[in-house]
Amino acid sequence: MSQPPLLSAAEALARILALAAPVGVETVPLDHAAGRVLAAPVIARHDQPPFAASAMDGYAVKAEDAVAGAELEVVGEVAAGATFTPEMRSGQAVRIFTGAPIPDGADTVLIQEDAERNGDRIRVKETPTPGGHIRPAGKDFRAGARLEAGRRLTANEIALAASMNAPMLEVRRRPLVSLIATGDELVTPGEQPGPSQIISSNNYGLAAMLEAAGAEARIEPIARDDAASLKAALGGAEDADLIVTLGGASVGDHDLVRSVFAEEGLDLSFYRVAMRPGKPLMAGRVRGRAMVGLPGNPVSSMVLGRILLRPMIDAFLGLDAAAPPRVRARLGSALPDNGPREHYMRARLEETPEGPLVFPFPDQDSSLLSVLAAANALIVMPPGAAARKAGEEIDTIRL
Ligand SMILES: Nc1nc2c(c(=O)[nH]1)N[C@H]1C(S)=C(S)[C@@H](COP(=O)(O)OP(=O)(O)OC[C@H]3O[C@@H](n4cnc5c(N)ncnc54)[C@H](O)[C@@H]3O)O[C@H]1N2
Ligand code: MOO
Repeated sequence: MSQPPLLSAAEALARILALAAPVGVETVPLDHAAGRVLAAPVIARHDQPPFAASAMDGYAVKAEDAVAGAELEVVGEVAAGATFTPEMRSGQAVRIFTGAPIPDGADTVLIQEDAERNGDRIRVKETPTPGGHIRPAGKDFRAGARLEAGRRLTANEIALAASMNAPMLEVRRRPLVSLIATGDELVTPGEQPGPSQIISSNNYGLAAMLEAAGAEARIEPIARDDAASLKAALGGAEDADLIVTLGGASVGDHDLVRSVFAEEGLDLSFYRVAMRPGKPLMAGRVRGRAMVGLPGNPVSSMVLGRILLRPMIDAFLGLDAAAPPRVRARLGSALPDNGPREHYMRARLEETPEGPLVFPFPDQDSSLLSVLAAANALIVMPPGAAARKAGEEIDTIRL
């Protein structure tokens, strides 16, 4: 039976992103907002600082008075959080501390290292720069300043939002991803596998990857290789924004995901991509939800997660979604020519004074999680590429 030509990785990504619409918004307190995607701008309600403030410990003075050798009378004191109300007059100084408001009449802060204190008088040892050591009102930001929506909030931005007096932030809800591992051979970590069974791994790896990308991942009970079990799993996943199946995607008699989901109304966007690993990938919509069917080989599903699902989470979060960036690196060892699929090869990338140097692992079997765990990069061999010699440059993706 003839098969349609395989979709390119770039086209598969475009089709997958088209399945993801931005999720709704929720309000969270500042201390739960790190890493969340801001969905409405934060707008400052006040100037910061709200008043001209001293940047140093010393004396508030008038610049015209404060020349080296002059003596001034200390008429009061103002600390951070306090106010000195009377207007300061010529010949006077006010003891001031960092963060305190500058008294009316003062225009300069003389740092205490440049003053000699004798009772209620000071002598100016060093003429200060006029206007020095004062932070004018609004120096940091003005009322109305904005932290714009559409960004993953960093620690620095959380501090800025707090300073803008926003105790609660509107953020995108975390897209809920339901992960359904399929296969009679699978047991959950911690269980005792039977003689022909293995431990289910890639659902855990993907949950970790997608949570780090901002999703909420839910690991569903393992579905068995029968229609009833797969249908029950689909029923349990219907509240998710994205349903991901793992395994059962290929051509074997027990690879039932496509046919069973088709019976459940799957509107298939594509099946099979020119990627290695990852050829038997499918995606579409089922019961109003986005669905991605990943191949079962653990490395295949983790690589597809990195290349396709992480950008998809960005799209659910309303962010610009793009393929992972590629970095050129020199090959540390030769590579054979490539077949018709874009090959994502597990590799070790080292920084050297001559630039990044990348070493492909000798065994690229898509079942080898020990190799994937040791890798910190993927080499991307284009479809049909000729063999490469050590020292030639090639695209890599950092893991
Ligand atoms: N005749 C052909 N056979 C296969 C083809 C093909 O084109 N023609 N494609 C191969 C490729 S490429 C891949 S990738 C796999 C994908 O197959 P499935 O998606 O149907 O995956 P399974 O058969 O269910 O599993 C494959 C492999 O991975 C193990 N597995 C599955 N799920 C998990 C899990 N959650 N944790 C750990 N390991 C898992 C499973 O035991 C199998 O060993 O098909 C090739 N075959
Ligand atoms: O595509 Mo399979 O993922 O090569 O092992």
